[in-house]
Amino acid sequence: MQILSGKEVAQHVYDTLTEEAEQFLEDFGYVPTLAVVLVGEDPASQSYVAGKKKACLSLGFGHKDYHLPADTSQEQLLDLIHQLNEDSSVHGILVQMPLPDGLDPDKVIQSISVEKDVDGFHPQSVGNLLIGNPGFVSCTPQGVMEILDYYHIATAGKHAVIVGRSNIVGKPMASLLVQKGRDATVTICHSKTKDLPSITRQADILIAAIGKPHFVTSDMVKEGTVVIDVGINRIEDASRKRGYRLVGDVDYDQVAPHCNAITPVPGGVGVMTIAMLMKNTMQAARQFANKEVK
Ligand SMILES: Nc1nc2c(c(=O)[nH]1)N[C@@H](CN(C=O)c1ccc(C(=O)N[C@@H](CCC(=O)O)C(=O)O)cc1)CN2
Repeated sequence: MQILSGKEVAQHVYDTLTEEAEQFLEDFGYVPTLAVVLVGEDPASQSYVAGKKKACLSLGFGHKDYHLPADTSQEQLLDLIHQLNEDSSVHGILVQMPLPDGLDPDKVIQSISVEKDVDGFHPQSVGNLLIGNPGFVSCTPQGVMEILDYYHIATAGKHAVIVGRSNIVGKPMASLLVQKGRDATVTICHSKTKDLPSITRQADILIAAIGKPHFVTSDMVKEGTVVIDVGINRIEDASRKRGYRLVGDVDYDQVAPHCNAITPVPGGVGVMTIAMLMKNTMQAARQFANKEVK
């Protein structure tokens, strides 16, 4: 059984991006710059936003931080995004999710300029992915593809079963896997799927993205399958300094012995999310620079 280390793949991505960022600065005289907007005080969001800043600094990218109070109005948030859309020194914009109650995530996402939508959440980016046009792809599913590529796990002709139909992971994951060149046969399962284990047991590649700790158990996988665990669940653990530990949607100890390959949690898909965000920011800066040159 092979452990698919997101940490190792992310490091490879960062090494490549470091060189690309140096070259970009030499070519254009400025650095790719990301604006990160956080609304409210959610501790997990604060830690993800801190991770994004750290990644920008380590790559030599520019970084602009906007931390707004939880009672920020929709109008105030949209005003800030509008300013960032107009700011030519900003190449990528992201608003950390989830937003506090009272703010409409769909309206917020739609207000981000498609050229700066490094999260790949904008409906136009999602549409581009669906029809196979170039555009930004949501970071977590893109990270899964990067892991599969790095470990030379072929998808063509394989049955990929995705458990979870979120707009951020499940649906874009299906679009990526079914694309020409990837050529997987894809099944998406969800809370209303009947006899889920009978379907997950057909998977050559099983992707768990439900957000329920230890949901996938050994009776749900066939021998020799590849398991990709997208879940990052905090469960209470008084023995840990921070009072919790992270577990995936897969019961790793039960399932791993039956797999050909599996991603761990932590250190698997999660760490790819920020690496892919940096890759998208590099791409956004490049597109901006190429437009300027024309
Ligand atoms: N605007 C966005 N909001 C959210 C996204 C997103 O892609 N864009 N994804 C998630 C959170 N997320 C990034 O924002 C994220 C999740 C997980 C990790 C990560 O590095 N996980 C590590 C563990 C980190 C820890 O110790 O807590 C791992 O899995 O090993 C980074 C970023 C929701 N919101």
